Amino acid sequence: MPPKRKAPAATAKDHLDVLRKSLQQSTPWTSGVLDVRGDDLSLFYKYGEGEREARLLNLEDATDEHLEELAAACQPATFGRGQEDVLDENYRKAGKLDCANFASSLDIASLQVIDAISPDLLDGRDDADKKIIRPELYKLNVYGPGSFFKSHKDTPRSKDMIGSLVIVLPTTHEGGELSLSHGSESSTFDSALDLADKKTSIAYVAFFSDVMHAVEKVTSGYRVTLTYNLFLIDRPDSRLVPARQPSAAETACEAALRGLVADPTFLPAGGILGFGLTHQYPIPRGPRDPQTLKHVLKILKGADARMHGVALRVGLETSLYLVYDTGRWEGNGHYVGTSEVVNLEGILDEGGESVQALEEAGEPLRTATESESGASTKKKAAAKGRSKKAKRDSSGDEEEESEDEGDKERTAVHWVTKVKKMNRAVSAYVAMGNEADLAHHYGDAALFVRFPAAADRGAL
Ligand SMILES: O=C(O)CCC(=O)C(=O)O
Ligand SMILES: [Fe+2]
Repeated sequence: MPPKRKAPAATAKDHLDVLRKSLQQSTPWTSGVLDVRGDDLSLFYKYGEGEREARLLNLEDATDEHLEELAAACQPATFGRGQEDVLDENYRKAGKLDCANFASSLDIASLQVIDAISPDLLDGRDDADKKIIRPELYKLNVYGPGSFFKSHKDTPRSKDMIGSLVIVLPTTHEGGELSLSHGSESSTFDSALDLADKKTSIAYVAFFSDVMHAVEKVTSGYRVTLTYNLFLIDRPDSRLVPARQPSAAETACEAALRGLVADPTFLPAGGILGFGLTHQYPIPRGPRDPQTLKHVLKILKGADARMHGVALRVGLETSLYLVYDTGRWEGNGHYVGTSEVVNLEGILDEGGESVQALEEAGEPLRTATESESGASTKKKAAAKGRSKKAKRDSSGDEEEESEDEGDKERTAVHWVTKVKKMNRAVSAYVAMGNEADLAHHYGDAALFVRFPAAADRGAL
């Protein structure tokens, strides 16, 4: 028998690669087709001038003439631009009915659409068995020939809104595909194709609020949709729910994080594993915004939720921080983490006072050196069991990279994924002693997972 070779132990770099990869395996949308009964496809809608007038339409066998009547009963659909609702048919050409003006016999609860979409939208959340998605009917939309809706994100209607659900009813149409994109991922939901020749089915698609989407031009027929806002709420706790099965990506993520915790060369003196968020959230935009960062931790989505949940399970402290780059030029590796937007109003920045105020308001941070990030295995033995204090006391020649004296006081951050600018808060200060010259520091929200010193990780 050949001698048994021991498999080489995974390095910190291997663990970090797995971690990064597991974060990419997340779907910000989910779709499908469900069979319904003919009886589920009745639509009553307000029609004509009279207060009490309505019409009935069965969508199972609606003719173009019937659908044209429905389209005529609609108002032109507006959309949110900044703080305003605007009507601009170059951007959105469609008809809408508000909830007060129609009733559909489709019972979304008994259709179990929410059961179908929940595993994907709750994937990764540690508290998935304590939460449910509540759909709230929002509008009925009619896209007749030539209708479309250009690329946009749906405006969150409250702080607990996580996404949107669109149900496409089975009226014959061509075109009107929904194009979806998020980060580097994109997809097309072609309901006309999904519903071709299906008279008693509906097609559905659900996506997180920060997914960009557009309805392509309808080239023939009528595309009729019901849209719902999706809220994340606490599950009433009177029910027994079977334990959640973690996904393969989540299992891999947890194993990688445990591997890093067990590796004494990784952040030997302790520090932070930093994750740029992959989704957009309602973060406070400035010091006066009543939104809080704390609330965002409760509504994390997809890969962000997974990372947070896994870190909690491993026993690591997590927080959502704003990261301010305090360098005189971008990216010198010095920044500050704060748990709220720093108020710099009234600060005259003649001698770097704004940076000083930031440094005082939060936790001074620096990018972890390569040796702390497990790039070198030379120091393995030396690092073993070394506490933060011991490291500070140790002679300089033990370090591979030269560090500024001040760097020792800054918490080391190893970035797993880069911070993006999509969750950005602004702190304004006076740059030139003149109110007209307001300058800004930007804080970008990131998820922090805190590592104790290697010597103190035994209990995890
Ligand atoms: O009809 C669709 O597929 C999506 C419509 C939409 O994006 C919206 O109503 O905000
Ligand atoms: Fe939309």
